Parts: sequence; structure tokens; C-alpha cells
Amino acid sequence: MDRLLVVGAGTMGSQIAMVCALAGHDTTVTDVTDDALDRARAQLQARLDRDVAKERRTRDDVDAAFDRLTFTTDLDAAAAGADLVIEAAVEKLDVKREVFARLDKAAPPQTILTTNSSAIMSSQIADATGRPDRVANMHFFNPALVMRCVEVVGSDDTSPETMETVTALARRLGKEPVVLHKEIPGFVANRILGAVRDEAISLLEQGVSSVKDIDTACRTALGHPMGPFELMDLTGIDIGYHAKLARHAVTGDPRDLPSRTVTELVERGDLGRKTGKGFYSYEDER
Ligand SMILES: NC(=O)c1ccc[n+]([C@@H]2O[C@H](COP(=O)([O-])OP(=O)(O)OC[C@H]3O[C@@H](n4cnc5c(N)ncnc54)[C@H](O)[C@@H]3O)[C@@H](O)[C@H]2O)c1
Repeated sequence: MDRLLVVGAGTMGSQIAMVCALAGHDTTVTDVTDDALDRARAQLQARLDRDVAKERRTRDDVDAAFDRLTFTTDLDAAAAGADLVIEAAVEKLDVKREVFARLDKAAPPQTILTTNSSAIMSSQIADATGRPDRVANMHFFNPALVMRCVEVVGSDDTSPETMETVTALARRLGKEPVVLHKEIPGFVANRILGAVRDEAISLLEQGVSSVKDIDTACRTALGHPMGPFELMDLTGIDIGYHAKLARHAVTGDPRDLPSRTVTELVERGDLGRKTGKGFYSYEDER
């Protein structure tokens, strides 16, 4: 079994590390502070206890996974013993480049270095290392313990062997790998999600239908678990707004700019469920 290292114990990193440990891999997860690691451990414990209570997993499987999981702030020592790294630190290019440069120094030369980033492509990081052929995106979805898709994306420099190794690992983790043959911002799933969202906003702005009815069409005709406006309210309207601005900064394409409707909501501070108002009002639920 591979010895895996997950860098960053936040929302994604903690669950990715547990996915690896549940699949039988000795896994180390690092973060910058002990507090962050303690929080991750406590959240995983609570979540997996719930899974055991609901008979989704056995207590033995969960205990064995925790035994395979090591929490540490010592990134260099952890990298020295890793066959493959999944970086899930904060979504900042300078932080990721610094982490990759450090991993490159500390990890054995054959170790593959991947990033879970949704928006930063591995070609933006690979040149911080001396091994661009062994750098790729391995993109999990939130919540990583549940969502089965993992997008595997290489840059022009990523070797076919690296793509195969990462794809095979995703399969061993019980995931369904989706392989991209070229880098493109947003990859596949989030681009399709974005296209649905953009069309929904366009229909609204053209006065074709209401927020509620467009959501109803997506749920009842297309089988989506929730409509695009409900989803934007849940994830936070500012998240999509900033993702669009970041995409536009890379592409310069005016179609990548946030819509008028979303910009107005962000400027008013109506960011969705977290502020009590977005496309819908949640004041009654507060
Ligand atoms: N949240 C999502 O829905 C989602 C989905 C898919 C992919 N991603 C990607 O996953 C990555 C992490 O996102 P998240 O939502 O888990 O973020 P998060 O803010 O919850 O966690 C990031 C963690 O990284 C830690 N960190 C910061 N600098 C570090 C360093 N130098 N070394 C090690 N750890 C460091 C932070 O302390 C924090 O615990 C991002 O690249 C993001 O694009 C997020």
C-alpha cells in the first residue's frame, strides 16, 4: 500500500486523509498548527461516530483507519516518508508554490506531488519543483468522504505514468476517476455546474421565469438534488462571485465576469443562507 501525505487539515484535507486511511493506506496529515490538527481529528471522530451509529461503517473499520492516520505539523519529516502527496492547503498560489518547493526538497525523487485545488492548475505550481513530470491535480469534491468523483488533471509536463498512478490511486480509494486530457480552468464538473448556473441567471435576467420556477425545473425535470439558486444560496453567493473574478483574471474573457444580478447581491451583502438572505430569504429560519 502507498504511504500517503495530505497537506492541510481543513474541510477537504481532513476528509481526504480519512478516505485514504479507510482504504487501508498509512496516511499522514499535516497542518501549520496543532490546533488545526486537533480540530480536524475531533471533526472526523464526530463524523465517523455518526456513520457507525447509522450503520454505514463498522466500529472496527473506523478504529483501524484512525490507527493508520498520523497527525503532525512536521511537513518535512512527513514528506520524506511519502510515496504520494495530496496538497489541500489554503487556496493561495504563493502558499501552494512554497509548499510544493518544500515538498520537492523533502520527498524522495520518485514521489508524486498532487494538488486538490479547484482553481489553481498544476502548471501554475509545477515549476516550483524539479519534478514537473510528477505534478498533477487530484481534485476531490466536498464532502470528500461522500462524493465519488475525483478529477485527474495533468499539465503539458505531467507524464503518462503520473496520470496512470494518480488515476489508479483514486480507484483504490473507492472513487470514480475522471481523467482530463488537457488543463482547463474549472476542470469538467465545475464548468458544467457553472454553465447551468449561468443559464439560470440569464433566464432570470431576461425575465423568462422566476428564481423559484427555474429551481423547480432543475429539480423536477432534470433530477438535480437542488436548483442552481438554492445551491448558490447554500454555498455562498460571494464564493461563486470571487471564483468568476479569479477565472476572468486568468482568461480575460468578459463572459467569465460575474453577472449583474450576482454582483448586486454581493454588493448588498446578501450572500445566501449565511447572511439570512440571497436569492431567497431565510429570516424565518434564524
Ligand atoms: N471546500 C471545497 O468545497 C473544496 C472542494 C474541492 C477542492 N477544494 C480545494 O481544497 C483546498 C483546501 O480547501 P479547504 O476548503 O479544505 O480549505 P480550508 O481553509 O478549510 O483548509 C485549508 C487548511 O490548510 C491549512 N494551511 C494553510 N497553509 C498551510 C501550509 N503552508 N501547510 C499546511 N497547511 C496549511 C490551514 O491551516 C487550513 O487548515 C483548496 O485548494 C481548494 O481549492 C475545496
